[in-house]
Amino acid sequence: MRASLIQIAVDPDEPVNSRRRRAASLVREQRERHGADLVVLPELWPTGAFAYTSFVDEAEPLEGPTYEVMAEAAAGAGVWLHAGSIVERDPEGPLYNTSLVFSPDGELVRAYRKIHRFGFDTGEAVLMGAGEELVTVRAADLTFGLGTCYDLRFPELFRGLVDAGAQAFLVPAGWPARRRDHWTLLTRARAVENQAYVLACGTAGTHAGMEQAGHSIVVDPWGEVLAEAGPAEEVLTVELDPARVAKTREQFPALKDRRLR
Ligand SMILES: NC(=O)CC(=O)C(=O)O
Repeated sequence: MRASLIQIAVDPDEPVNSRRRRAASLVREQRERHGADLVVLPELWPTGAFAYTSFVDEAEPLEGPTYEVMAEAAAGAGVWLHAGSIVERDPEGPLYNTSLVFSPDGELVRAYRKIHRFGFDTGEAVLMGAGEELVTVRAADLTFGLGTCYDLRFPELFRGLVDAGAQAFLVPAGWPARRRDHWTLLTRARAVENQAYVLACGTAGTHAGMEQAGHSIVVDPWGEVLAEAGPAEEVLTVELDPARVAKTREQFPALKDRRLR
């Protein structure tokens, strides 16, 4: 399976609709030029993960404008698409930071509401509700577990996803440049301890005064970095192989030695 991570720049001068169209065209390009089977976008790329003041105005229903553009992009390109996350307005509840995964025929197969909200007593933590459901998705020949950004700091979530069958994790993020060392450590740690691929796709640019780390990264089940972006807008393309997960788990069977469940 070939996967492309689109580290799109979130520039406050670019209107949200223009970024949506640009993202859709980048999705199609990954299929046409690089033969991608799976394309991944980052966290809250329509608004920017730290643009808290715009969350209420830019919130959209699950099947809102980002959903429509991304469903069409997935179907048009014929790819699995993790369309990053949106500020979801639940008509009967609060806002959520919700990731959308589409099949190659443009159907929404799973949505994941970020479980761990970032911001302590500001931002997401007060503006949004917390997701409660662990989500996995079978796409082509791999089972992916979903997490979002700050979730990376909570290893029990990823272990729960492994228990649910995950061989790889898809982690859209809006990670700030000032904590880039944590990003690299955490993505590699989640890969090593779970003997699973980690595909972590961040944003580039600066919004709400927060410089983004970029540095999207793909780590293999042994903890080796297969690809890493720089700080600017960039696309990474990597090959994923379920046999690599199986081989790592067989040859170094640490997951079998667990004693606390
Ligand atoms: N923005 C996030 O969700 C997480 C983050 O910034 C962190 O350091 O953790």
